Amino acid sequence: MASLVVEGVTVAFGADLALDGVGLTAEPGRVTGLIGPNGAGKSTLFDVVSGLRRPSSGRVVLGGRDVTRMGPARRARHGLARTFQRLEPFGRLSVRDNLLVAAELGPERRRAASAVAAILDRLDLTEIADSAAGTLPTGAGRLVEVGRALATRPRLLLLDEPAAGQDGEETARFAALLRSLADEGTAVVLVEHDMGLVMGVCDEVHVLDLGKVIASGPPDAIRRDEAVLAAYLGDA
Ligand SMILES: Nc1ncnc2c1ncn2[C@@H]1O[C@H](COP(=O)(O)OP(=O)(O)OP(=O)(O)O)[C@@H](O)[C@H]1O
Repeated sequence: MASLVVEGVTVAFGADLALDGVGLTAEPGRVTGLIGPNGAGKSTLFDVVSGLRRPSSGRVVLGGRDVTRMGPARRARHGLARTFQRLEPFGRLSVRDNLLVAAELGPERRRAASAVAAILDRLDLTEIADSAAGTLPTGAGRLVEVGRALATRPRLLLLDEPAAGQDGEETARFAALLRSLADEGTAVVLVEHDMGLVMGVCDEVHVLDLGKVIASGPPDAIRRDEAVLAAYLGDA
């Protein structure tokens, strides 16, 4: 069963449609890319899926359950976690405590400390676990956000530009992490402008332009898709 089904989702800001009848799916065990030029509607779609914004029409189905009318906290309890484009750590808390806050709300709460230690290790954050999260460079800060999302043990993980501010080596390690999360059965949805990362790691890619899905398919097909090329060249 798909982890996420989005059907006919429309969001209007005044007279402008940020999303116009968007439909897509994300499957467990796969990394699904969501790309598109600036302003295409990617973050707005994440807001709709995570329950921060109500669509004017359409449905969001998580793991077979229609959650369109459900608030963000309940969706999180149904296995959804996300990160944000703008870093929003608990800045004065340590890296470890940022993850503990999340773990203590989720299914790992009885073994939160050891679950967090394992995630810190997996993300190479153990050395800076006692640093205040607000003092970190962007690349490490993004990993803390990912770690906080993982601490809730999500079945569906939405990542909004997680590689922005990461150097080449960090991005390569991040790609391996996404692959291993998918291999464990997580449905990963990746919004990202780093096309090398998207094309290298995604099993399937959906392309948004001006609020509409203009193409869906494996990276090879997306790379050659004329509507996609036109959307990106038009953006240049
Ligand atoms: N709160 C808001 N009020 C009015 N318009 C908004 C609001 N949020 C987004 N928009 C508009 O909706 C459209 C989609 O924006 P969104 O941020 O979802 O795009 P995006 O694909 O995530 O862009 P980027 O790659 O630049 O982050 C844009 O035209 C944007 O200006």
